[in-house]
Amino acid sequence: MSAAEGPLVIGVDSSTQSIKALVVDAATGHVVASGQAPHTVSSGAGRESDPRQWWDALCSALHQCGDAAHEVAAVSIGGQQHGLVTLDAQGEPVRPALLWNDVRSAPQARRLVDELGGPKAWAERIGSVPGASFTVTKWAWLAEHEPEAVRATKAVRLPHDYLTERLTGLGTTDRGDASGTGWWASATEAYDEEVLGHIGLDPALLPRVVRPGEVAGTVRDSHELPFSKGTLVAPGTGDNAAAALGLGLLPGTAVLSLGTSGTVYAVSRNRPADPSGTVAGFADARGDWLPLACTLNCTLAVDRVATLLGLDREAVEQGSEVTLLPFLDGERTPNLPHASGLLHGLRHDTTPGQILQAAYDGAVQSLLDALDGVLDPDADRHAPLLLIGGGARGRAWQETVRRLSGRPVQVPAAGELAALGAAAQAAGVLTGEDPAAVARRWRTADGQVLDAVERDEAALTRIAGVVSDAAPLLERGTDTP
Ligand SMILES: Nc1ncnc2c1ncn2[C@@H]1O[C@H](COP(=O)(O)OP(=O)(O)O)[C@@H](O)[C@H]1O
Ligand SMILES: O=C(CO)[C@@H](O)[C@H](O)COP(=O)(O)O
Repeated sequence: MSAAEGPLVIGVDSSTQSIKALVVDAATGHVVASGQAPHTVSSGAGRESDPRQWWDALCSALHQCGDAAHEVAAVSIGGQQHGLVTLDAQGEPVRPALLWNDVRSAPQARRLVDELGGPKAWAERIGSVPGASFTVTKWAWLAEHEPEAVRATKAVRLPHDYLTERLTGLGTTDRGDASGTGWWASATEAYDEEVLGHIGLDPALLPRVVRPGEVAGTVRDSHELPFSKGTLVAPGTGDNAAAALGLGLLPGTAVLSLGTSGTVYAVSRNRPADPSGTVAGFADARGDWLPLACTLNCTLAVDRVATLLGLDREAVEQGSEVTLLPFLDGERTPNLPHASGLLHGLRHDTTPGQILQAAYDGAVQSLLDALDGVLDPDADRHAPLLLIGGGARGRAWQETVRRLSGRPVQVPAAGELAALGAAAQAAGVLTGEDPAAVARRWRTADGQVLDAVERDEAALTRIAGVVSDAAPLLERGTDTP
């Protein structure tokens, strides 16, 4: 038996590159055991993953947690948002999942926005103007390119739904993750029959939306898992909503997450509706809202630039006016799905380290440009930014955010905030507590605060100028005009 003060819970984050599982003492927030296992994403034109790999990675991560995993009383799964999981009548994937960073559905996104009333109507009704990341556009792409896969599909799920269902045997989701589909309307907090009818998706194929705090089900018999049959399963949610829970986030505080995606978000009591499409009007996992902007190119893109230059990721140098837009995968914020990376301002004396710094600057500028839009008008614009995700551990990321934001930056000592948020949600279904209050009790956001430095307005203006001047190139990508 463990020496924990309270019952043990497990929180899982099934993000783009890996699964992370934390066994947490629900009384104290102490992480008793942890496990992590990678899964793969396809390269080339699309971005796809086999959901069965997520399950295998989950089993592996849970087994790494050792004996503690056998003692847990509740479990919750957070996962990468938006991915389209199509299942056949036996619950097996019809094809690999289409992921959030797959931009092939950009034409379908444009068409759907036009056909259903334009950006303002989408923002007011659904909460977001769907870009290529949204599940609704992926279903439309599949219907056009692989109609046989659509015909074979008997259930449609998001990544966290898929894993939760394999635990419980029940098709469930939550409002946080449902709000990233494009077929769940934030105005009514329900599936939108008109959108579903328009794309030919039968609502009967969708999971039930479990209410915050409700139990999604219990663990059914599985010899692959360390849990006892009957262990409680919480609703789970999307990874950003999970991290918001994990930070015990209150309105007015902005989060910058540096992972495969870059995201900037805050909790709000007001339902967002941004007709520009920059800010997605997601629901959070509690009953509030999570206005959020997301970039496709963050840590992986900057690491790739470092590799191309033959440099360590920390080997940055200041002092040049070179600009690098790291849009290696196309981009979502700004909305340039066909863009590729762009380097401008190269001189004889530009050093590799300065080019690397320019890649960090380009990645961070896109996020900071959207920061104001995710905050309520009365939020304190000088309060510390919370920096999380794998990149938050890197000095170059921390310093870049500090210099380009001009704000203090707080780096929580706890890693894996999305998995911690899932653990807080699991604790919440056990005790009846608000999961964000659980996380605040666990003091998960505590960490070093880096003081504000003067904001580098010149760099921000220069980068925004290059994005604007290069618009025709960035819009058409590498195709010959
Ligand atoms: N010490 C570090 N310094 C900078 N970047 C790091 C560090 N450790 C991990 N990373 C970056 O974090 C990324 C993974 O972040 P993570 O938030 O786990 O991603 P995801 O949740 O999308 O799978 C990797 O791509 C890597 O570039
Ligand atoms: O698409 C979004 C948010 O809208 C991404 O943030 C995904 O949810 C993937 O997250 P990470 O794997 O980068 O954490």
